[in-house]
Amino acid sequence: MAATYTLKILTDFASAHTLRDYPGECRRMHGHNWKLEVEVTAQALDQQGMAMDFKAIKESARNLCAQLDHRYLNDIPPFDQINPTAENLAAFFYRGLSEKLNNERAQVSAITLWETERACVRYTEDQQQ
Ligand SMILES: Nc1nc2c(c(=O)[nH]1)N=C([C@H](O)[C@H](O)COP(=O)(O)OP(=O)(O)OP(=O)(O)O)CN2
Ligand SMILES: [Zn+2]
Repeated sequence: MAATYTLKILTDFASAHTLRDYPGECRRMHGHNWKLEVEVTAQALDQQGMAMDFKAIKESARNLCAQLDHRYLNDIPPFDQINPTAENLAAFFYRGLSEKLNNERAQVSAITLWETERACVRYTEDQQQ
């Protein structure tokens, strides 16, 4: 029977944004305390019995969050070109963390980004075999 280990860490950052072309009050500048969940999936463990060290996942996630923390997102590439929606931010984290963390055993498998306490997006991509 094949085993799957899905690890999840949680971190956060605070930043402001405006939604361009949005037909409502979110087109005005406002801020969020974003919560970021990073999931990493593996089918096997290393010699220590880990799919990936939680510390490594947290460090990479915190480093990427630091680029956005206490900033105006619309000033920061690629959000100077594309809207800083929860969807676009989740894809940004997925790609950035995949580059840093993926290895033969374990890969970033989902990003969940909470924009408010009541609304989040969960982003995944088809895994390449
Ligand atoms: N699909 C998306 N919808 C919305 C996004 C988004 O990124 N993706 N973003 C916003 C705004 O940024 C807004 O700040 C969030 O609004 P909302 O979820 O409505 O938050 P509120 O707390 O103000 O809403 P309540 O109705 O009080 O829950 C909008 N939509
Ligand atoms: Zn917002």
